[in-house]
Amino acid sequence: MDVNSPAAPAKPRISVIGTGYLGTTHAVCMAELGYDVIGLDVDAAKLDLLRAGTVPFFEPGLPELLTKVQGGGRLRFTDSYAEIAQFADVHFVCVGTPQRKGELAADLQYVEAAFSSLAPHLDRKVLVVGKSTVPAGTAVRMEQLLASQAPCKDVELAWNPEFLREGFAVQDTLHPDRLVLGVRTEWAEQQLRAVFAPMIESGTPVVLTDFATAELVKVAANSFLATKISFINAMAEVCEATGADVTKLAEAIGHDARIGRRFLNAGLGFGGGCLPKDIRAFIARAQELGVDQAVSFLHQVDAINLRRRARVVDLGQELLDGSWTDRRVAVLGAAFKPDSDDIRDSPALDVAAAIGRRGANVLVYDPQALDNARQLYPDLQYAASAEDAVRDADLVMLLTEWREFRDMSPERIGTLVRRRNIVDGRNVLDPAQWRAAGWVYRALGRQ
Ligand SMILES: NC(=O)C1=CN([C@@H]2O[C@H](COP(=O)(O)OP(=O)(O)OC[C@H]3O[C@@H](n4cnc5c(N)ncnc54)[C@H](O)[C@@H]3O)[C@@H](O)[C@H]2O)C=CC1
Ligand SMILES: O=C(O)[C@H]1O[C@H](OP(=O)(O)OP(=O)(O)OC[C@H]2O[C@@H](n3ccc(=O)[nH]c3=O)[C@H](O)[C@@H]2O)[C@H](O)[C@@H](O)[C@@H]1O
Repeated sequence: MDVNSPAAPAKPRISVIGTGYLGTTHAVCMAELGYDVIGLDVDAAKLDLLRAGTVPFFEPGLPELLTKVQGGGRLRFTDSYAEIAQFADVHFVCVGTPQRKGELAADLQYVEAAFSSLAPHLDRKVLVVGKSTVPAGTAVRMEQLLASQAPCKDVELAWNPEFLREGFAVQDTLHPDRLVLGVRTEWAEQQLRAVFAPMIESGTPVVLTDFATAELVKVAANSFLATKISFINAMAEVCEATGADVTKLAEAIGHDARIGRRFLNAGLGFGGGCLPKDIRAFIARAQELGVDQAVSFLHQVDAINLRRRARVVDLGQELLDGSWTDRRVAVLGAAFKPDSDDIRDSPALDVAAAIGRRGANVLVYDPQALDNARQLYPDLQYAASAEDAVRDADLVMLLTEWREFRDMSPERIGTLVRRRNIVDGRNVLDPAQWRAAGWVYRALGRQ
């Protein structure tokens, strides 16, 4: 260890840059662990909500925790980089890395802006920690940026990718499966070990590594998860051709501990702000690195995933005797998955928009995502409840598996619709029960 470096402070002060899904969760959980935290964002409306104690998105358990840590005075919010630079010993960068418009690659402008805004204010030795998901090679560039733009030449960088799932964000942050610490020096390692001490002491494994590996671990993990989903959806395509049942197939192969049952739910496939854009950014980065063949299978993973959306549209059309024109269709679900209001690359809304374009009267309902859906898809119609959505429908399409949809009574819903047609886009309903109640039931990967 560099003897001239300050030791890790017993209780480092923390800033979190970018208070979206990841940053807000991280800031609140760091405060819950007892740290003094400032969250910074460039979105004034978001900051106003957070200051008023409102989480700007749906995430179970997070509002209660925000109220608790704000009440305890451990978390505040600002738009001032000067303020966080003066305050914090450790800065976590959590800004977005969306897909670039019309390209596969990640848009790194927000990461670059965050580092460029912070660097000129860093006049003492601190640790900047990248948490955003980035293409391999970004950390080295950000390290150079800090070296050239920070007045203090001892500022250090670490990369610490995040693996939380929306809907389980608090649990995943406070009790992660592992911590990946991409560091250059022992000093940076000690700082991070100090911050994450509560997790490490309770047994969370630490994987200590370099920048490139830390960056790659994240995209590799998401690529593996996406591949697992597309694998089972590829099997669903084969099941459809053979009359086999993909839910039984998943159950059977999942009993093999080497395969495992998790992430083998066949259906409409993956969406969200991460898996789709991360596999595409990985393909783009691999091309730049000259190793595109190594990840060329990810093109198939993406293609299989998108084919499921087309297949759901075909299934619906078959139930409507070949025509969508003026048919009333209830779409249940708008979020990319249950327990989230996130509609980024939502398979459900993609399908709803596609059948709307084909002439159907689509009525969408979601327990949490309607406000977001209205903004992105203003041409769709929205219902205030599941019952309102299905009233007089010719077809019901269950596209996001919220608990309230899984628990629907086929008899009760049957009294509201015009025709008892249902497409179960997530394989969560009991076909026998729905058929017994007089429904024509269709699903992906099973008869
Ligand atoms: N959402 C998730 O569950 C997870 C996300 N990630 C990664 O974390 C990163 C952030 O993702 P989300 O939180 O979902 O995105 P988000 O879009 O919800 O949040 C990003 C935030 O950064 C803010 N921002 C943009 N430019 C800024 C700047 N120059 N300075 C300060 N703030 C700025 C935006 O206003 C926004 O509030 C991405 O790289 C994502 O891949 C990783 C694991 C989980
Ligand atoms: O990088 C990220 O942001 C995060 O991306 C995913 O988390 P998340 O997008 O919140 O959601 P998942 O639970 O992974 O689901 C992703 C999509 O896959 C779909 N899915 C999931 C599982 C499955 O068996 N089948 C399936 O179609 C879901 O419906 C959803 O659309 C990863 O699971 C997290 O570990 C990661 O941190």
